[in-house]
Amino acid sequence: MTRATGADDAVRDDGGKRRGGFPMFSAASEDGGPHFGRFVSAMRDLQDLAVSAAPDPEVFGAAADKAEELAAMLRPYAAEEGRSPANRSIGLPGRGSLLMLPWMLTGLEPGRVTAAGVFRRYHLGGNGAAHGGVLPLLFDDIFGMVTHAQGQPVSRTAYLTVNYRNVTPLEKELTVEATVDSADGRKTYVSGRLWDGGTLLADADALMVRLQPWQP
Ligand SMILES: CCCCC/C=C\C/C=C\C/C=C\C/C=C\CCCC(=O)SCCNC(=O)CCNC(=O)[C@H](O)C(C)(C)COP(=O)(O)OP(=O)(O)OC[C@H]1O[C@@H](n2cnc3c(N)ncnc32)[C@H](O)[C@@H]1OP(=O)(O)O
Repeated sequence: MTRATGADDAVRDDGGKRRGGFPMFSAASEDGGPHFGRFVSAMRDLQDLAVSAAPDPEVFGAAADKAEELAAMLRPYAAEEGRSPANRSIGLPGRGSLLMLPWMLTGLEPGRVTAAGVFRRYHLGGNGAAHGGVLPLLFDDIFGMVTHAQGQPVSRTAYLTVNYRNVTPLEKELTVEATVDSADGRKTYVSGRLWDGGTLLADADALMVRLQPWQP
């Protein structure tokens, strides 16, 4: 495995606020406080129910009232990127972001990152299997992490290819690994594999390109 070099030449001195084209985001302290994890967990339950509930029609009216009330409660606190604990709470599944899959890192070292978790009802594609679109989301995120762990923290995905080998079940603990296969200047070639026990569900490969200091 070739190690990437030269990451520091992408670092822009901007009062420590930016690195390459990216702002410098820090992890959320205490994963957003004592209630944030429970809040995100409840919201994930709601996501599952929003795509699966089939109540009498008036129940949706009552649910909409409560959803609008909750949105009105939080709207005054909407903050710019990098301020919310969502996506920055490394102790929570999916770093506390509803966009991310509710998975947890199980290993992080230069050249290799592993994670485990389940796809839920929210991620249903058809006939009990996960939607094909959520697998690239999983791979893209873990590819970002393995590239970061390799010392290329300001890289973006140039391409990502997924091979679907077997249907991906819901509500079953699965594992994923990402590795750095090679590196060439700004380019980091990565690959990943999604497993159900010993069954390979999908594999993927991608090119991550380190941003120039002026690139967003
Ligand atoms: C964890 C929370 C705690 C707190 C947070 C703290 C820290 C964060 C920690 C971890 C973060 C982890 C993950 C999160 C971060 C990111 C992960 C997500 C990544 C994404 O999800 S990001 C969104 C999707 N992504 C885009 O939005 C990219 C749009 N795009 C572009 O921005 C440009 O397109 C770019 C920059 C990619 C390249 O543009 P460019 O102009 O700089 O590059 P250029 O053309 O010079 O190419 C340079 C060399 O790459 C080759 N090359 C380029 N593209 C190629 C292709 N498609 N196929 C084959 N080769 C290709 C060329 O052939 C050349 O090769 P050569 O040098 O050999 O000639």
